[in-house]
Amino acid sequence: MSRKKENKRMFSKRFEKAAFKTAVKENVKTLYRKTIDEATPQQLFQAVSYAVKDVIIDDWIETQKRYDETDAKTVYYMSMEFLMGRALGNNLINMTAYKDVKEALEEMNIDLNVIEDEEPDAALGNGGLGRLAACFLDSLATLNYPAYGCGIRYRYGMFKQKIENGYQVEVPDNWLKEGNPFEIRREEYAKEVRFGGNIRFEKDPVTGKDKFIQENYESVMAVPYDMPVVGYGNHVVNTLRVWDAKPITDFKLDEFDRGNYHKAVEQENLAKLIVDVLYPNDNHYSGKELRLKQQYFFISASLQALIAKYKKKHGDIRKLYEKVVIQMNDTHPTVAVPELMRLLIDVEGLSWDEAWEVTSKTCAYTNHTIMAEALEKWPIDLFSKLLPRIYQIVQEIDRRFVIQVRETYPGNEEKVRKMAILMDGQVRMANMAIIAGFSVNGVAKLHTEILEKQELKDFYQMMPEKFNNKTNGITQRRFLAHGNPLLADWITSKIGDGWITDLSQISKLKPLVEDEEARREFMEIKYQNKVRLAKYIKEHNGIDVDPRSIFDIQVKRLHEYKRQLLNILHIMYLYNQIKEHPEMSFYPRTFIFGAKAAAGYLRAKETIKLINSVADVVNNDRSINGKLKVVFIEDYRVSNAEILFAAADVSEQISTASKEASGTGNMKFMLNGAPTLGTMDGANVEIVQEVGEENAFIFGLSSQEVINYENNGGYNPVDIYFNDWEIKRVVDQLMDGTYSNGDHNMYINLYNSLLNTQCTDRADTYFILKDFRSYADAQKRVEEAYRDQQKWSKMAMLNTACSGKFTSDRTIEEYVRDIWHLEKVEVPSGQDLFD
Ligand SMILES: Cc1ncc(COP(=O)(O)O)c(C=O)c1O
Repeated sequence: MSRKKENKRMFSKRFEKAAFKTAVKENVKTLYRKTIDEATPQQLFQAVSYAVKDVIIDDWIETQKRYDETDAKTVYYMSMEFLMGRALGNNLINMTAYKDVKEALEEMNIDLNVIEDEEPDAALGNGGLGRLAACFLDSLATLNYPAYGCGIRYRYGMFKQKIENGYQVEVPDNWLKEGNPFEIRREEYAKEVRFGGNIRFEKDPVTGKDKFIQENYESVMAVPYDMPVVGYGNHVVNTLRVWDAKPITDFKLDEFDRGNYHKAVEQENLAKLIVDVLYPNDNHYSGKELRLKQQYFFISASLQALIAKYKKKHGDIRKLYEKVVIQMNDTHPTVAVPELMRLLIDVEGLSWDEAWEVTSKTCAYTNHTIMAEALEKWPIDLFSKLLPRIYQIVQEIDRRFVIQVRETYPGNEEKVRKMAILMDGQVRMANMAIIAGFSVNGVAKLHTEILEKQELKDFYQMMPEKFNNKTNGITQRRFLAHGNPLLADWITSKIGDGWITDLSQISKLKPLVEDEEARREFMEIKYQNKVRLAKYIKEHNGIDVDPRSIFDIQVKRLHEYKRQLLNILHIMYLYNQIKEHPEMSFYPRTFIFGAKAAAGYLRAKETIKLINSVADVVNNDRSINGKLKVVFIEDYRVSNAEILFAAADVSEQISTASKEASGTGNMKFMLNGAPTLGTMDGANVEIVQEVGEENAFIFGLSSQEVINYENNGGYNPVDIYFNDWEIKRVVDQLMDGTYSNGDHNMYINLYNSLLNTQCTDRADTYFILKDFRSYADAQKRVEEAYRDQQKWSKMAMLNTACSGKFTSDRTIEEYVRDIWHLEKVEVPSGQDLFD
């Protein structure tokens, strides 16, 4: 870097406190006609955010200018979900201005934490998949890579969860109610997206080329909103582009006839509906037409926009892949494949082969699950009616691929049956993504292995060069620097702040594990974080929890495969033991849950009710002297997740082995010094590899054992039920009224899922009873380890010290090296902070 540039960069770190305070005051005045003292906390949040955005804008402009000048290749990360959480605090961290702003606000009698709490989470996602997309954007910007996130600006994000009488109640998340200070509407980039109708075919009389004309369609305008994605300390600002819909307004309604009027109303309704709400299913395909509309809507708009941008600079669309790479986050955006083909053939005039060359060199696919119920398979009827031209293209992709399969495996129709896109009246989106994409990746070593050896075996055999692994990661900027400031400062005091952009440096903490004073400090910070969480629990749940007890936390979406039921059944078992043997030594435990259930997912909702009912009974039983507490955190989301990870002693990662593709919550707990209590599933395997099995609590069937059982018709839980009276007692307590005020039916679906007295599917498909004893043993080991505080503090610290691999910076560098092939772009400072 030149000396001049370096000076500029250093100078830009100077925070102009006076200028910032003036900006906030001015904003309060112009936005609300108020003084600082009169403004509400929400108004102060807005005023502060606009002041921050002012600075971001200059870097944003400068970044985009640099990208343009350097003509750098860009990744477009296509995702139905971006679980961003709050922006203000994270932006300040990444601008390296958090402490300065906090101090400046304090001088104005404003508490930054209070202001931050005024910001609603941008909850445009369900869970791990959406949060991964958000972490990736943070890493891409921090690592100086040109990138766009492309998604949908849902008017209602993930529903807010209220707990009423122990049951989950879903409340709409009107997150845009007060306005989003960080977004910018880009009307000038609006694109039309068409649905339905029919396709008329004609030959162009001049060129003689085939033309496909869509008629009688409905259409909407897609209007983008851009949100800044601030890199850490490097002045890079990338863009998250989310699409809103508005009706097409060029009807002449003053001279309207009935037909037009109806069409106008229909298009208005379509526009309203299409971006109205995020489907709240995690790892589960819902098959709804509106969902497919959402997918095509944001994909078509994003592709039109990226092609327009590319053409403005380059002209020759045949070389698109040299400057653009499209990463499809799961199958949700895979309609990008035929849509890109359509745009290249029908609009750009390329031949099929030319279009295929471009498409198959531009698109890459990430697989997120092997669970059958999560794989998208659209009924052909629905698909072809909604997207008639796209369906024609899918048919042609399929026809050509099937020929290839038959050539490769003559006479083997089983291969065609397994790999074709169109089969049994369905469009299989994963197959299309694999066939068209140049890269197929799993999200943890074990997951990729299972894909290659089992689920996608046929594809792997035919095209092994496409397959690769990219173990997920998380951003330490949000989940340590912002979420756990005490630990972040302590780490910086010990090893410097290099870890913020190079997490491998966190291994420098390893020698300190032998330093008793360092361990004491580490545990004191954990204690302070537990006090912070205890305060949150008191405020939100009205429950007193003792920060000296073991904080054992399971927070994630509620799903049978994640086995919250195993956790709560084990708590019921512990409670029975404590009641029966009051003299038994038992280290006080606080079990903390947080989980949203998809609105229609009955067993998941029953599990929430069960957790809350057990909490009621246990927390109010004075005879156990507070040895056991159970807490259900309402409305688990990114903002309270940050508080939970920081305060955890034990990280519950107890999915049925083979079911959790990676997990990312597991990494956040590890980073914050919580050993994993888990199965050898997903990225847990790699966590254990990094930290050593002796610093985790591993239990349960292996993925191979689970798969073997599954291939042989499952196992019989009834044997366990009748041979282990303690397990039987716990299962019976689901039905005997202990946790339901005498209602014998409240948990009948859970009971049946375990023993299959009524269900049509197999019993205990998630091996809860099978793994129960092994889990209980592991929990005993946790307790013993915790009693030895010296030993525990070493384990906890080692988890933090060994978490370097799990930064999303590492993941992104691997995507860049193996799939995207991007170049870093340096950006000079656009403006001195608040100067
Ligand atoms: C709010 C939120 N939801 C869901 C997840 C995913 O959690 P898990 O990987 O445990 O399923 C995370 C963490 O990654 C998160 O922060």
